[in-house]
Amino acid sequence: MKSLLSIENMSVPGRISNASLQIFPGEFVGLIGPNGAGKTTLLRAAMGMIPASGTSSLLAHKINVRPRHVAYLAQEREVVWPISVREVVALGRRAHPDSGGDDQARADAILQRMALDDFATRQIPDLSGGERARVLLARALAQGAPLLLADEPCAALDPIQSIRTAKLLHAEAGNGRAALATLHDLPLAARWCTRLLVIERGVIVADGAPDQILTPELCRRVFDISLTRHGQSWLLEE
Ligand SMILES: Nc1ncnc2c1ncn2[C@@H]1O[C@H](COP(=O)(O)OP(=O)(O)OP(=O)(O)O)[C@@H](O)[C@H]1O
Repeated sequence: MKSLLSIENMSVPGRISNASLQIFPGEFVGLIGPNGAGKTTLLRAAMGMIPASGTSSLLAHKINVRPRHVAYLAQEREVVWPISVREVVALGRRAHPDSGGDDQARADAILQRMALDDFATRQIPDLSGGERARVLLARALAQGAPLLLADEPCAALDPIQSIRTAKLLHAEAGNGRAALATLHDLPLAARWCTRLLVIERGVIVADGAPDQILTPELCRRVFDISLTRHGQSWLLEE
């Protein structure tokens, strides 16, 4: 199967070292690691947003067509333009300038799927932080790209919205797309991600199914926590 993202030996001095990974259709990959480990740096370097050595397959796509191949949700959620939620989500459709005019309908479908239709006519600066985060994820999904790189898509979301977001990305993977998302909620990541990448001090130290890599030793060493599995759920303790 052809990968949607292939990163080889990517380094950003002092921030990430020799990172290599591949993401395939059907995967919802959680990128986990402590604060400052290099998660955002890795996503931004993969997108070509910061200088890095090594290679990212995304950079093979010319910049004007890259949004058809990858959508990016930035960690910063500030939007200052006084435009409506409906218009913001439709901006994602700019990735397809020749799509034939059903862009607003597609954007509205995403709003409905994410239960954001009640917000459609609100001005984006007037939303709460969590509401705005969900709208910006809707904008990224409206691009219809096969791959989503999402920097903390569940940050600022309440518990039920976090679960719904994780399930949404899991369902997108089930539809043959893929997502690579940084996540701090380890029980959520363990429950919904098909695979986890653990980054510690700029180095990818584990890559595999949650069950296999979230050993007591790794959780204690990397995160200084205890994470134990109970059926489908995971319990996080000090
Ligand atoms: N613009 C920058 N210039 C120099 N160093 C930076 C810059 N941005 C981040 N760093 C450093 O690079 C390292 C990795 O930061 P990064 O933001 O990638 O971490 P992260 O894993 O995403 O953290 P968090 O969980 O806190 O969001 C940190 O030591 C950070 O201080």
